[in-house]
Amino acid sequence: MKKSPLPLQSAGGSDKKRRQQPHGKEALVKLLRWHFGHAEFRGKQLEAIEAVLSGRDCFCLMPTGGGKSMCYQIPAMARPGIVLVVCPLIALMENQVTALKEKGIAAEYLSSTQTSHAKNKIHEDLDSGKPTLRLLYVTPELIATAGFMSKLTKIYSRGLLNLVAIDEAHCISTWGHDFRPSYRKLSSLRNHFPGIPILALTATAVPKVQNDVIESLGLQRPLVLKSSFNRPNIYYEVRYKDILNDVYADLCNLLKTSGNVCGIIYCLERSACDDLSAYLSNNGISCAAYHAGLNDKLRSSVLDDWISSKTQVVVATVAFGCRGTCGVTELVLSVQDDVRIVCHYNIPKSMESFYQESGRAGRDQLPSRSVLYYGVDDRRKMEFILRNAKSKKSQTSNSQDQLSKKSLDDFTQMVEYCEGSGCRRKKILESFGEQVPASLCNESCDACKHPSLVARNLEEVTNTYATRQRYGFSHIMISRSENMNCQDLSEFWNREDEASCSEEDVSDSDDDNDVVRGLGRSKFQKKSGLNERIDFLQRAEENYYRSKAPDKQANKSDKNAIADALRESSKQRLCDALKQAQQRLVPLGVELKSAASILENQCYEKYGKSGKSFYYSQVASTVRWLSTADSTELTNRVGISNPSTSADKSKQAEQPSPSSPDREQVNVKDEDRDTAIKPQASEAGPVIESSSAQLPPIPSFSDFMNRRRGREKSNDKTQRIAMKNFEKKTRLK
Ligand SMILES: Nc1ncnc2c1ncn2[C@@H]1O[C@H](COP(=O)(O)OP(=O)(O)OP(=O)(O)O)[C@@H](O)[C@H]1O
Ligand SMILES: [Mg+2]
Repeated sequence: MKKSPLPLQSAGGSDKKRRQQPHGKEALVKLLRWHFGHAEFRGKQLEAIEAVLSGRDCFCLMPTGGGKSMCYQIPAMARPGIVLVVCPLIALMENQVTALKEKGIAAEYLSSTQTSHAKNKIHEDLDSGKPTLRLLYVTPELIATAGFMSKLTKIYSRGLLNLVAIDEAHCISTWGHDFRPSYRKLSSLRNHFPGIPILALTATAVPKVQNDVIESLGLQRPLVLKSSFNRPNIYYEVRYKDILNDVYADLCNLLKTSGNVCGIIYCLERSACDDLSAYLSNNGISCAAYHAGLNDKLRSSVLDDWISSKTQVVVATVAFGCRGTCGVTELVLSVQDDVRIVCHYNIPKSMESFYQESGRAGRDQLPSRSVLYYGVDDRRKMEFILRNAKSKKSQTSNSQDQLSKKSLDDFTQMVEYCEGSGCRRKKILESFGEQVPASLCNESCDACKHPSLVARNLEEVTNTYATRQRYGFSHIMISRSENMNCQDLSEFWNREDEASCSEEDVSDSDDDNDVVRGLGRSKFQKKSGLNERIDFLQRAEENYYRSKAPDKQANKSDKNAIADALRESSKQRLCDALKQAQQRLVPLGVELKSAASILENQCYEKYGKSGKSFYYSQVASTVRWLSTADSTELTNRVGISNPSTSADKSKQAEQPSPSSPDREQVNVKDEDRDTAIKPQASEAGPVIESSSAQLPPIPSFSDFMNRRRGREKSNDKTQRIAMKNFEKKTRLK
């Protein structure tokens, strides 16, 4: 829609004259209504606009979706000349420029991605006596170039530079969560363009970052406007992975019950994105994975589909920063206003990150939801990443040490958000230095709305941790783990084989990749007694069968290739497991060999995606699943109709209740996901002579864990003995 300019805009004259022009509230509201269709200014928008129109520097802190853009878009409409907007991402610039153009506002952006024809047109306009442009978006890198700086200086000296707006200004601070070195170059702007107001905008600045931003940009007597960080339209909730039967199913159900709404799920690892996205798709949710592992074309089509509502949910890696083309996810995802639900599948690294990411929900101010899935294993993984990031860079550098300590302190706030029983909203706001009464929440977080349920959950989580610790089932601890060492964390990313430490499985962050590379280099071989047992048992099973695999002689240069012989032995293994299932159940009415082939094929189909270790794990998980599946589940999975289903049912009534198919499917996934990021131990091992070799029965590990919980009081001693025996047996074998 093209609009004719409002009379207010046409005022020309000297710079001084223009600055003296009255911009009363009424006139500015008119501009807001005329150009943007909004009835009134929000929060501190008007104050910010009036400040910059009067020529004053301004630091503007507004929550995500608070309407910061309006603070420089209205001044651009209020007088002729150019508003220069510095923006960290091309995608964001593109998005804003397109939206402004649709409103008939003359806006452009300059970036390396444009054709020289497009760039030339913009430069011609800038060089003309009367530029038509109102808003020019640029990257901080462009500002740093001598050529663009001299162009800007010319525009300034012709009195055509109205305002310099620096969006996402926290990127200038090394204390911020998105530090971007090129933002440092913006510090020269204040001296270069005296008299031109600079407007710094951010949503995520803790006091230290705020001061750093103001100082780094050299803002002079700025008007500091801080809005509350409160996002009253977001309902906050934490769900506890460690007490949920099935996290994937819970998440799927949550999305289904939320209706056909636009959502984002943040994961720490790419493999988790792919896996979760596949699960949700298979369960009827329209969704797609979005991470730096996709090629540009696919990534932009995923984003387009999501923005145009063709896809309901995007499962994205967490952005750890906005360097280069990596780590941009979080900001790119900010283009959508009507996101109704944001889920964190893993705990974020800081309250700032959490606030920014969860804040992608409800930018249109309508009721929305943030759900964080918290698991203690995730917490430990993140602690390890943060701690390792320190040692990676410089163990001797004080500042680096401080930075890492800060990261861990920041993370502690996040842990307290999850592990505490008090109001979530209050915790968020307090972490940004805002003291608010708990009544502010108005029951819009789970802790305020369902306090007894949250208390019960926390108690259950605590008990689960305590039990696990007692029996060495996990490394889980509820207390802060300041003194934890790397050895404690050795279960993350199996550290025995650096060659298999896949970068594909980590998030987009440069830092993360470095950390994982570091992990790959680490040799955390020592076991910490009981605490390693669960992990050991799981891997013992995998290693046993891997050592039996006849692909030892396979071409070493193609470590990931799966030899036919290996496939055959896997089929045999599955066939044996099917036989055992047949003994447990009534005759299945399926041809065992073809059923084994179907199951093996299902495992093989997924192998291409994640490598051989994934295939091993798939087969092992399927064997485990076969040890508990009932005949209906079995026939459903192998896709053969079973004439004896009703007979089975009566037999099943006498059997101990098997796990539900969903649960088992998810267990398979959980295990695979873990295994997929774990390098495997030595490839060497005896070759199976004959595919009909007798293989020992495999206990269902997850089943064992679940049953153990129920029987722990009466059975704990017996189970410990059983575990020891199993461990011994496995070693012997
Ligand atoms: N005064 C207003 N009245 C109603 N809606 C508004 C107003 N100002 C801005 N908005 C709308 O609010 C939404 C968010 O605005 P904007 O993108 O500027 O937020 P932001 O503060 O920059 O958020 P972020 O930190 O995520 O970048 C947009 O849809 C915008 O049109
Ligand atoms: Mg913005």
